[in-house]
Amino acid sequence: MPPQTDNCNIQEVTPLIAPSLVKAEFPLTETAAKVVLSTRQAIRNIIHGRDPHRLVVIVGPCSIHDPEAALEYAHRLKQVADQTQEHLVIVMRTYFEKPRTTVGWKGLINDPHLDGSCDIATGLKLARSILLRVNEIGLACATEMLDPVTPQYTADLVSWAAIGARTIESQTHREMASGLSMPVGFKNGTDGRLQIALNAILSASHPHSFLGIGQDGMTALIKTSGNPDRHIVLRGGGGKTNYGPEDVERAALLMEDQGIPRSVMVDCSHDNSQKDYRNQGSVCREVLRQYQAGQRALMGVMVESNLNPGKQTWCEGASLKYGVSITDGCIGWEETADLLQEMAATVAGGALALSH
Ligand SMILES: O=C[C@H](O)[C@H](O)COP(=O)(O)O
Ligand SMILES: C=C(OP(=O)(O)O)C(=O)O
Repeated sequence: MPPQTDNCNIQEVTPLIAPSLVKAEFPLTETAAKVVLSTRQAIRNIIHGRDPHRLVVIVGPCSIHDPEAALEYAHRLKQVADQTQEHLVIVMRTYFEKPRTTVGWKGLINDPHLDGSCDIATGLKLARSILLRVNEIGLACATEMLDPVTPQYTADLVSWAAIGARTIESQTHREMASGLSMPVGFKNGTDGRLQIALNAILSASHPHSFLGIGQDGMTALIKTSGNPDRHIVLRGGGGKTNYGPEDVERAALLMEDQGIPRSVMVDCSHDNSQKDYRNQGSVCREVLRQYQAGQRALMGVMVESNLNPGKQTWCEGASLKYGVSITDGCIGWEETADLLQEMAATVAGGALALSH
């Protein structure tokens, strides 16, 4: 027998429940399917210029760590989404996977008990059950697709997806995006580079063949047809912001070749907020000002928001404050509700100006 040459650094391999079985436990409902399909279509109409009057708003916690707080947030957001639907397509950030700069808690799917036990089987079910409940309220969900296996468990409940700044250059993620069923926003890189996002957007529009898993959990050859519904997300980077008028115009010009008329979303958080959640409101207002001034390449904004403002440090065994982020700092609910109403009023004014 030759000596073992593989799995040298692997402690354990545990088979997981197949996607089809998790779906059988938490099946897609008529209501949820309607929310998903109508929201995806509304976002497509905005991106492709068929709806020139509304903005997409991806808003909600940086990460979900407490299902109860997430559902309370969803109920509150649903009310504002209904009040502002003429002007905004509001989609809740339901982020269950966190890409870390180095190490840290990697999200509710990876570690649902927040204790380092990494019970991913429970995490997948928990994420799906939260997505289902939020959709059942009538509110659409947005998430970052980080692990290429995860969409098989959750994608039928997701209306908008992000490819994040840390994975934008990865072929695996571009292939995955080419097969996703929902519109996808591509972040610029953490160093601020736009070109890698543009390359990703082009790559994801093409068909790809790659390794993945099927609904039965078996490894499979996946062939995709390419995703026509793509846009860029400006999130700043390398310590610099990129939400100013010149930045947005530059991104819009670079996106022209992709044939997508409304192709630019601004992430008001991350480097655009200089990693201080209190700056998100002013970033958002500057983007609204550009929209009001006629910048119609702008299709939406992203805001990190939670029930309560700020963030807290998670460590094993720590007692946590309710409704406060354990990843990036977020604006609190009162500020969020006011900002969303302000956005709706600005967009209403913009639509009026356009029709004269
Ligand atoms: O959006 C969340 C964070 O910015 C991202 O996951 C990176 O976090 P980290 O730099 O704290 O690891
Ligand atoms: C991690 C995120 O963003 P980015 O990829 O831009 O850092 C996020 O939006 O949660």
